[in-house]
Amino acid sequence: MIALGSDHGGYGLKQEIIGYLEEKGIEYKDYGCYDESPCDYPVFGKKAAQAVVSGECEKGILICGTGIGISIAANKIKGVRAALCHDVFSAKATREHNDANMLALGARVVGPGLALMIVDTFLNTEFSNAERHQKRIDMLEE
Ligand SMILES: O=C(CO)[C@H](O)[C@H](O)COP(=O)(O)O
Repeated sequence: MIALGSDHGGYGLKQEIIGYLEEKGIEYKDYGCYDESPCDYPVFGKKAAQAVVSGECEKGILICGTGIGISIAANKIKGVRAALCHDVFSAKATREHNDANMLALGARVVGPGLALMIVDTFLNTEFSNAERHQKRIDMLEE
């Protein structure tokens, strides 16, 4: 189950991502927002982040205008490792090295084509399990 969260700036791209998830048969839960009315990204970043740390969802995707505010919000929740990625290399590396459990995207930064490639890479790349990376992740948790 993938947790989704966005503000109004990310709402449109979130609909594209929902289309991708449905096409791939990947289950998701949308924690809002639910239309393009102006709203506040900390609310939806927190809700989606809590769904990931509670175990209700295994990963999450966050979208606001830049991806920055909503990733900052999610990273306030202990256990969240939200990575803001606007290229495929970073999406792959953050799974392999950081075991990132949330991806953040800026809908005003990247178009839907690139965004969906980033989502696909993030969801299909496993953590490397390398000892050096695990040690550093443990340090983050402490
Ligand atoms: O990117 C964002 C936060 O990092 C927001 O989506 C952005 O700040 C919203 O701006 P506005 O209220 O002017 O639409």
